[in-house]
Amino acid sequence: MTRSSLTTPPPNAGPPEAMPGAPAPGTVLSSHYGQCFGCGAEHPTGLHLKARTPDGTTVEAEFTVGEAHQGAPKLAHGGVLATAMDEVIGMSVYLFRKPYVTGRLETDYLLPVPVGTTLHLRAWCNGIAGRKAYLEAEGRIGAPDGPVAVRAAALFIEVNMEHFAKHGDLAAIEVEHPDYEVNP
Ligand SMILES: CCCCCCCC/C=C\CCCCCCCC(=O)SCCNC(=O)CCNC(=O)[C@H](O)C(C)(C)COP(=O)(O)OP(=O)(O)OC[C@H]1O[C@@H](n2cnc3c(N)ncnc32)[C@H](O)[C@@H]1OP(=O)(O)O
Repeated sequence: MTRSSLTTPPPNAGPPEAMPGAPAPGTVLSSHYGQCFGCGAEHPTGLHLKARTPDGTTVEAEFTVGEAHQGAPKLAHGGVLATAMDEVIGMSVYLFRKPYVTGRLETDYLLPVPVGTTLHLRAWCNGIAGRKAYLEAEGRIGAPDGPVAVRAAALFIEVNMEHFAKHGDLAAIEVEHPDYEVNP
């Protein structure tokens, strides 16, 4: 992965702490928001990613490129692929049971991805330093060990629930996340 210093863990970064209530290995992860473009089941034209964690620390999901995802004729749009990477990385920080948002997302496009292709996505954390989480993801064509079409490195920043209250719609979050407190 070609990455900048901004998405490279610094020497003082450590592994993520195991959080009480974090999903057990093998758990299928629920969508964080029904209207999310990446994972929401209620979104009419979203990517509808369904992720699982095989080991409690990494996340896997599949994304089949459809007609709605084209850039060039019959080829996936790069921005849609970046969205899939952003989402699967977001699902991997969801394992920490803390709210995070994307600060920076870097993407390498290695192969064109034709419509009809199923990308096997995987995301993991390379380290945490304070509020910063350093994460990585890859998308492989056709199989979990298929050729890598997309790689991404990301810096996610931990926020508190006030972030969503101040800038978004807290009531909508509370409906789906009665477990998250705005002022824990
Ligand atoms: C929605 C429902 C939620 C339900 C909640 C349930 C829990 C859910 C849990 C998990 C959900 C996962 C969902 C995944 C969905 C996919 C992910 C997305 O699409 S997220 C949307 C796109 N992203 C944004 O909209 C961020 C917009 N930006 C901001 O709001 C701010 O800039 C923010 C919060 C990122 C930072 O602002 P500051 O004021 O809090 O903090 P400062 O001091 O600026 O930054 C902290 C440190 O981070 C560095 N930093 C910040 N942004 C950086 C950047 N772009 N590049 C490099 N460093 C950056 C800074 O340099 C600073 O570092 P130094 O502490 O000084 O060392």
